[in-house]
Amino acid sequence: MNQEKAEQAVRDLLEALGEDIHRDGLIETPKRVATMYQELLAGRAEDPAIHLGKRFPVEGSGLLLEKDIPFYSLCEHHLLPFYGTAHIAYLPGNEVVGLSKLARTVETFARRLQLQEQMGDQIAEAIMNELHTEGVMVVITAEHMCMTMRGVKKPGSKTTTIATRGIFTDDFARQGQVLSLIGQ
Ligand SMILES: Nc1nc2c(ncn2[C@@H]2O[C@H](COP(=O)(O)OP(=O)(O)OP(=O)(O)O)[C@@H](O)[C@H]2O)c(=O)[nH]1
Ligand SMILES: [Zn+2]
Repeated sequence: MNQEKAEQAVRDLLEALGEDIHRDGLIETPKRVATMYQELLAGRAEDPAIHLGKRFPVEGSGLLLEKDIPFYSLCEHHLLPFYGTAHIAYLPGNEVVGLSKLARTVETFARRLQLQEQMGDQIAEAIMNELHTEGVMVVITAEHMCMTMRGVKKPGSKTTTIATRGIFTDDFARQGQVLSLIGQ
């Protein structure tokens, strides 16, 4: 990210909105906002393989579900937050990954300008490719601030998306098993 350009863009936006950019409260705002976006969008520079590359051998592991992984992302249409929980289920082959790496993978894809569907799909794709698993299912439930604080203004409305790869694809019984575990 170009910090200087981002700061100037925030200054321009504030001016366009009719603000006095020289008043005390706003003097450091362009710098703060540019730094904030650097943090919120840090996932763009991350390769998920960094997290998923370190694996441990296992024999005969059954289904693994890591649920209720909280995340914050930014919707690419309005640059407003959407936030909620991601749940990742996968059926290992003969390797597993450290549990924290699943949450790190969520962070990698949440910290970008996103669509919820795309974020789930990217997480599923990364796990499928890196872990050589038999199948993966990513369920995300989130509240979109562009749906709640502006526009149609429906506070409390939630969006759930499901992304699948491998054995979960088109197997509604397996998907149902994961959904019921998430609900417990
Ligand atoms: N499918 C999907 N839509 C999203 C997501 N985040 C925001 N949106 C929607 O993106 C759409 C953008 O619609 P537009 O008509 O281009 O923009 P808008 O005039 O601001 O739309 P309103 O929100 O209806 O006021 C809206 O319907 C949002 O609810 C997402 O993650 N996935
Ligand atoms: Zn939006």
